Amino acid sequence: MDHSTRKQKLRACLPTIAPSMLKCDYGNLQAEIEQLTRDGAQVLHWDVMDGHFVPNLSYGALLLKSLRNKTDLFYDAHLMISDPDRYLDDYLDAGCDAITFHIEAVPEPTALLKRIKDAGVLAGLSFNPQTPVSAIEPFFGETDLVLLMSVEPGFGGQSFIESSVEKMQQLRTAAGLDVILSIDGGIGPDTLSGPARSGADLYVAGSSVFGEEDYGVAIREMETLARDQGPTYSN
Ligand SMILES: O=C(CO)[C@@H](O)[C@H](O)COP(=O)(O)O
Ligand SMILES: [Fe+2]
Repeated sequence: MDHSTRKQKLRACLPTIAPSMLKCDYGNLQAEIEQLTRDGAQVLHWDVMDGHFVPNLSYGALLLKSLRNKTDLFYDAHLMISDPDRYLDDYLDAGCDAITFHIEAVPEPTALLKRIKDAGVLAGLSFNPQTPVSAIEPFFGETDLVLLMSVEPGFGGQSFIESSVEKMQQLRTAAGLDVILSIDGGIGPDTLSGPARSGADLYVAGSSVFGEEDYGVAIREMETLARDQGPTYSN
């Protein structure tokens, strides 16, 4: 799939909930993906942690690759690693549709964003709660997606940082409508409306999906809130 087809595929889903696979049952990964598919998920968010950029370890490209031929869902990789440039080829080879890395890990991201896009994959830039919008503003023209962290990266199940609502508003104003805006951390039915009204497109949700008995009910409830309160889409 080329870059523009991938972008259309993601845009056609918006607004949507991307279940964070950090919070799924690792002993039943394939079954979890099949369940999410039946429950209407369209995007899988893969949190890759190296125990260095963040104080936690999760999984890597081999695991993503081994599940790639089990699903057609959009693969959204969130690399919380210190040296994404070194490992990029592994994530391209794993079949990711979007690859997001952190500005705190790569302060000069232009070349890496280009490598990702040249491979036909959507390029994303993420930033931590303490990093201002102004730090990523120079790169809006080079990214397909910006991911705003609404918790400190490293763990699921943390509380949503309320100032992220105002930050999302600043981000939308600065980025315009061309960049897809994602929000990640502490998102659930009680916290989603603020970022929706501020202009978020894509909502990463771990605990609020996998902590529920029925993933489909959780996803639909949040997607309804996102549609009712968020930006209007022509798709
Ligand atoms: O990137 C991260 C954490 O670093 C996230 O994707 C979380 O895994 C989301 O989990 P919840 O906050 O929704 O439980
Ligand atoms: Fe994430």
